[in-house]
Amino acid sequence: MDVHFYKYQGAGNDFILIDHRISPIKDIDYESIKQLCDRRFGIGADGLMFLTAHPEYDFEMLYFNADGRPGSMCGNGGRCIVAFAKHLGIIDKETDFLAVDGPHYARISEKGNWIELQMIDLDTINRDGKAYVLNTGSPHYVIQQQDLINFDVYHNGKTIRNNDTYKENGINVNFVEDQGDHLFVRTFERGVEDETYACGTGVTAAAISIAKHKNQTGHIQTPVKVLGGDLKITFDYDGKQFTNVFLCGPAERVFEGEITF
Ligand SMILES: N[C@H](CCC[C@H](N)C(=O)O)C(=O)O
Repeated sequence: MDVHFYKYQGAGNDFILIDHRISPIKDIDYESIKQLCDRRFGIGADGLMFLTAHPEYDFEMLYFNADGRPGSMCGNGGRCIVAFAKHLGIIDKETDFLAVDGPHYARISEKGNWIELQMIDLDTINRDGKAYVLNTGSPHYVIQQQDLINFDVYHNGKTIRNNDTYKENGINVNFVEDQGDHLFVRTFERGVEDETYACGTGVTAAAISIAKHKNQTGHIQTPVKVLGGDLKITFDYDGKQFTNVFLCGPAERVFEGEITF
């Protein structure tokens, strides 16, 4: 049996997308997802998503990490599935869709490849030593790191993700360097268990943590550089709650093909 798939990437965070509404296969087991996401034995991706129909929303996003397990919210995946929904003709310039952390609004730029995705509001930020720990749809640990380009993100990220505090549930570990007019962020992702080229919920967590660190309030716009490109985070902070949080960046269709089961 053949299942049609699409490959998308958003700032180098890459995903396999399947239109569940027409897929002859309705469930893919964890092992098969892991194999499809494998960069040597499969298509290669940081995660796999199903776009499925929903009675109250334009569509629903079902997200799996590269290890085959259902993930929490994926911000770049969310932007990619919005581009996918547009490609399929389900939506035009705006959408309200459902993901694992609740409803999301998103808008698509005129040129079509720049997606602005609204993320959940946030009011709780915890500390773990010098790090900030917060949930932007996925759990994130954010710590500042100088000379980040030369830093060993894989080994340091892996150590934090697997320490006694986070071992059981896991956490995504973000290292951030304030470079003046923008942040530079590198992320070790749970569920991929490796550094990825970008993590949307992670850069959102980084921008929020730095604003908190600097006691900034009002409407805040933060350009962010990641290994796979440029993203932008915008939000409002009144000193208590982070609202109108938007993750903005590119999302592109790379190729499509058939998976034979
Ligand atoms: N790449 C994602 C995060 C995926 C979430 C996953 N790593 C987890 O914690 O389940 C993003 O752009 O936000």
